[in-house]
Amino acid sequence: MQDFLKRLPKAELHLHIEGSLEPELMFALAERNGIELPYASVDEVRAAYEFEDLQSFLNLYYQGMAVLRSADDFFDLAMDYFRRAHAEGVVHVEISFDPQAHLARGIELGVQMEGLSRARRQAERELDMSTALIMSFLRDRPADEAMRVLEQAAPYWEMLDAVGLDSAECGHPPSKFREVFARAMTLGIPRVAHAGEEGPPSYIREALDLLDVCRIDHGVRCLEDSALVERLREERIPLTVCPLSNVRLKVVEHIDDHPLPKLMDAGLLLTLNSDDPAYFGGGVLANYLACQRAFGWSKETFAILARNAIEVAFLDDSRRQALRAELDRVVMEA
Ligand SMILES: Nc1ncnc2[nH]cnc12
Ligand SMILES: [Zn+2]
Repeated sequence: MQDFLKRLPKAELHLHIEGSLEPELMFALAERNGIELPYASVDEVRAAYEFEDLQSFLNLYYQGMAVLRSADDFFDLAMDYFRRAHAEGVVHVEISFDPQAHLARGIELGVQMEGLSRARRQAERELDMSTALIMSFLRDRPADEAMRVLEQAAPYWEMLDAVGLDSAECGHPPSKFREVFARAMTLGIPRVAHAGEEGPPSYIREALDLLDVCRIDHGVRCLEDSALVERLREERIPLTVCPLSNVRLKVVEHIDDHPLPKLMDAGLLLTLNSDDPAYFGGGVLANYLACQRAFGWSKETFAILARNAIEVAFLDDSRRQALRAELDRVVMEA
């Protein structure tokens, strides 16, 4: 089974590239940039990753990314992740990034984009991976700041596969970003949003109704609202679920209590993702394996999940067709 899950061509749709920063690279970049870290060793960094909730994680996440300064740093961050993902059978990655978190530290958007774009081109060329880029807005910062960043990104609009919404959810409903997302819609940029991770099901409804998103990131709390579940099923709205993240951020107590089997029984369109692999105990394959151990799912079930991701990814037709064929081949051989 482990070998099958590794060979399965996996698409990852919910990945914060800043959350892929492994402690080893954090130390290397700190040294390169003459930055003092509040940790003596890589082990000490890992030992600090004990989270109580989303906010306690975000505090370390924003602190960690302070080592990213130059385009080369962003390149190394993304390329490091693409290599790891490739080694575990990931064929397509959609990376989110948080431009405001870097702009606030004086790192220009052009620097961020140069490094990330260069890594994407290299991964496409050398690893035969496809990639997409999602520019996320920080929901715990003012909406007019997000609007300014969207305008500032004009030279890069063509390179954005979507805009997203992340960071501290509770108290920051999607409605706050209605105008920003309306502007993205006018520009023809697709939209996704985190909703129903820590926040209530009403945030999922708002994301659909007010932001017109095509996917919901997390969405696990939809189960508290049966009419919403019915709507998500009927409208085939994809949820990008991140089981290990939910355990580490105490959205659920234990992987065995994760609502994934219930979401599956409800007939929802689900995908499995890693969210912030360096902080939550592993990449996409680790998430697939954790589900296998917890729920004992069959190869057929994992093939459905992997197929869902290919079907709802930001992919051009020929690449999607190639990935479908590759998935069919692996399933046939199993
Ligand atoms: N799981 C998560 N939820 C919200 N914002 C995030 N930013 C990085 N990871 C996140
Ligand atoms: Zn996320």
